[in-house]
Amino acid sequence: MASEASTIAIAGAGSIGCYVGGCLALAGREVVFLGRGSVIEAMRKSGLRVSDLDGRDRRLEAKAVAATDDPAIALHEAHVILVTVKSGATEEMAGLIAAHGRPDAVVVSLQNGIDNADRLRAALPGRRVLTGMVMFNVVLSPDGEAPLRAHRASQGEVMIDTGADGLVDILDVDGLAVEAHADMKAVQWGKLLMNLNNALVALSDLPLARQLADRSWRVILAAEIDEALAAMKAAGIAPARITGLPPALLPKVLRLPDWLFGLLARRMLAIDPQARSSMWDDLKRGRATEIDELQGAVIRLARQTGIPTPVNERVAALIRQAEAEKRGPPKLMARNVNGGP
Ligand SMILES: NC(=O)C1=CN([C@@H]2O[C@H](COP(=O)(O)OP(=O)(O)OC[C@H]3O[C@@H](n4cnc5c(N)ncnc54)[C@H](OP(=O)(O)O)[C@@H]3O)[C@@H](O)[C@H]2O)C=CC1
Ligand SMILES: CC(C)(CO)C(=O)C(=O)O
Repeated sequence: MASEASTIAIAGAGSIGCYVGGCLALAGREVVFLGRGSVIEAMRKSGLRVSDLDGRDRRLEAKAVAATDDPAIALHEAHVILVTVKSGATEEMAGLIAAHGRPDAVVVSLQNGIDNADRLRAALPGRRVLTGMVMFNVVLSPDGEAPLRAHRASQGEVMIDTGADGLVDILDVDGLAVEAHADMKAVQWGKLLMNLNNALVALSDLPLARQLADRSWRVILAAEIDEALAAMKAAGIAPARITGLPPALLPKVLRLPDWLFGLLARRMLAIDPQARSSMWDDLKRGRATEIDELQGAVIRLARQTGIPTPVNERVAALIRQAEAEKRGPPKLMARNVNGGP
């Protein structure tokens, strides 16, 4: 059973890992960050700043941060391992956990997409792997800002599977609201609907608040969600309510005129002006995106049930093109995504 004395490893210290681990360390939990390159160097040199749009702005001095790029050091004593790598690195991280982690450690995936926890489970037979989901956006400061800053740029909680004794209590700390949920598959599908916007933010290069305030982008998101909901319905999947609105109402609300959307979607628009999306980060840094786990999951599900997904396919193709070109977010207009010049 996890307790306040448990050691928590952050397996992949990037945006989510630094924010979640930072809040936990500030609350007095024993935290070890496993990461790479400039992130680990920055934390070792100047510690970590953890802030949020509610006005918290806190600092962990370098001596209070245990940060390493050595998986043996990070994982061997951990009772709880929070997996915060992008989906493309899930199997690699599972291999490190298998090699260096305690067999009785509880492993929690805090990743977007539908199948990361299942993939961890498959690669870690006999170990306890739970599904988690992060509902908020985190902006990690650009290379060179000292101290490194992880800023929670929107509202929301972390949800994890019910039934993990004591885990919610040790993870639910100031700045990090954690709740148990009995049906994490439904949560994953519900969150996926929101994550279909990650690609649109990445293609537009607009901050999330500005992109969502523009109906020409919202109607594309609404069309992606229509396709996803049709595929889920045909497959018998009922996505959980994530945004405060029932999933079936989302496309209708997104298609409202800007002034009415602004009034009705106040919670959705309570976003720091810096917030974008994790896929925008990937294009910006020239890394592989999670397009196969997001739009790709919708397209695969739809194919099983004969539902057409032209909008998700077009968006996925544009992201793959931007990934291959490695010139960062392509700054498209909504009409370009719709097939116009
Ligand atoms: N960012 C956000 O606001 C949100 C993200 N999410 C989800 O959370 C998950 C994590 O996203 P995010 O925090 O943005 O991802 P990041 O890319 O910012 O962080 C992951 C970090 O893990 C590091 N890493 C990868 N493999 C290893 C390894 N073998 N050993 C050590 N370090 C490693 C990466 O290093 P390197 O860069 O060198 O590969 C990177 O720094 C994703 O599934 C994402 O979709 C969910 C909600 C919001
Ligand atoms: C919070 C949200 C939906 C958008 O920032 C996200 O999950 C992401 O960026 O991956």
